[in-house]
Amino acid sequence: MAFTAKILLLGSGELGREFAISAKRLGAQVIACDAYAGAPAMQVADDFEVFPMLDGALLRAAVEKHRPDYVVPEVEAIRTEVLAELEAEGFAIVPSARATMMTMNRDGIREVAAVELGLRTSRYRYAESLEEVLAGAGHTGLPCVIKPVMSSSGKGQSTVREAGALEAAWDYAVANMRGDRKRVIVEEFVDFDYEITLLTIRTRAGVLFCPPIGHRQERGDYQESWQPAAMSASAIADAQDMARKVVDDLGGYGIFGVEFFVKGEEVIFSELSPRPHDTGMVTLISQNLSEFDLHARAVMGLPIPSIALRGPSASAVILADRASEALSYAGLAEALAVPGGEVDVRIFGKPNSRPYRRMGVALALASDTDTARRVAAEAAGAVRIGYGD
Ligand SMILES: Nc1ncnc2c1ncn2[C@@H]1O[C@H](COP(=O)(O)OP(=O)(O)OP(=O)(O)O)[C@@H](O)[C@H]1O
Ligand SMILES: NCC(=O)N[C@@H]1O[C@H](COP(=O)([O-])[O-])[C@@H](O)[C@H]1O
Ligand SMILES: [Mg+2]
Repeated sequence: MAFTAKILLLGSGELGREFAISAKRLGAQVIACDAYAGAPAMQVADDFEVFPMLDGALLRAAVEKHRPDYVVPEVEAIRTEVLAELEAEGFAIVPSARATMMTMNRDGIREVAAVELGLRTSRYRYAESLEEVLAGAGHTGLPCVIKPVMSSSGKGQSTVREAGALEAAWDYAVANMRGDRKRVIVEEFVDFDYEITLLTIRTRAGVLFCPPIGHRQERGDYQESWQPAAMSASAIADAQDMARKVVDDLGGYGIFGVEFFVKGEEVIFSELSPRPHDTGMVTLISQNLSEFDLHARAVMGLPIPSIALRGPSASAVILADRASEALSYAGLAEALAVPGGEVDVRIFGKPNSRPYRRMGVALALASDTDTARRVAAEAAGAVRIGYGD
């Protein structure tokens, strides 16, 4: 078989699966890697490898075995020092080894944004012990948000409103962190009006932006997103300016999900992913090219002549509520028949569930974002997960 490019995908969840589909449509060969078999992207890839991506030796072995044209990380938790070595040896790491190293841990990207680039962020301190957490909260004030420096989708995150709860928040963060660094960030709680993801694409022909995506989070994890987010032209310009600075600093080609809090006209940088963003799944219905298509084109050096919004759109997550290895789904027909807009659904096909695990997403395009949100939420609610009991 002949392919246009060989891609080694590090992380094979729902975002990786859509990326694999986009890359395969452009003729790429995709080898999907993750720590468990049957991961969503593995179901559509040409080949797969199962190993923990924090294991540097196994990571190197997979790259040397397949010798890909592009190594495309899909999760934060990867032995990024090995990616840096591989880049030095001539492998193309997407978007760059520096981007993956700086964003694997929250302290890395926070230092780049707040210290090196001088972007506006929340007040923050790092802590490696309960004493340092208490001191950090003294610096930020209460309420504050405590997060492991290595985690995603809100894992180990809590908002602390009174000093008595700081110890429990520290214990919770340490118990739910990824990796081996017992370190948290203590952040000032930002009482924002709304928050957005600005999908920013760094290409060989310059930096491109998608219309801002609004989203709502619970437990630090995304519940629904919509596009376009209502935002003033000057606030969009501020966010674009900050996003451009960060992606130019991190370097390489690909899509970045740059997260901001907005209060009035003030735009505050939060964090970013140097890869497709979960809230960006709305682009599967909202744009001519989804965030996965855009990433595939930017990675493979293909042109992006225009990014067009098809219409106001929304996504709503389908979450499991308990653990099971005997999953089934019902209600797809009802979901796809929800009136009021164009509806679509993605079921990720994860082999097992746990409480709050994201198992699918409903997508809607409608006359306005409020209607799209309502339709997407109704469609997500119509999908019923069976747990085999
Ligand atoms: N300092 C803060 N003030 C107010 N809310 C916050 C703060 N930090 C985080 N949050 C809330 O928690 C959500 C998740 O935080 P953050 O994006 O830092 O975590 P994450 O685990 O990296 O999530 P993901 O991987 O899904 O992007 C934010 O989108 C926001 O809603
Ligand atoms: N916020 C980051 C994010 O949404 N990442 C997405 O979730 C998957 C892990 O899901 P799992 O925990 O259900 O295996 C990742 O592989 C990625 O697709
Ligand atoms: Mg986030």
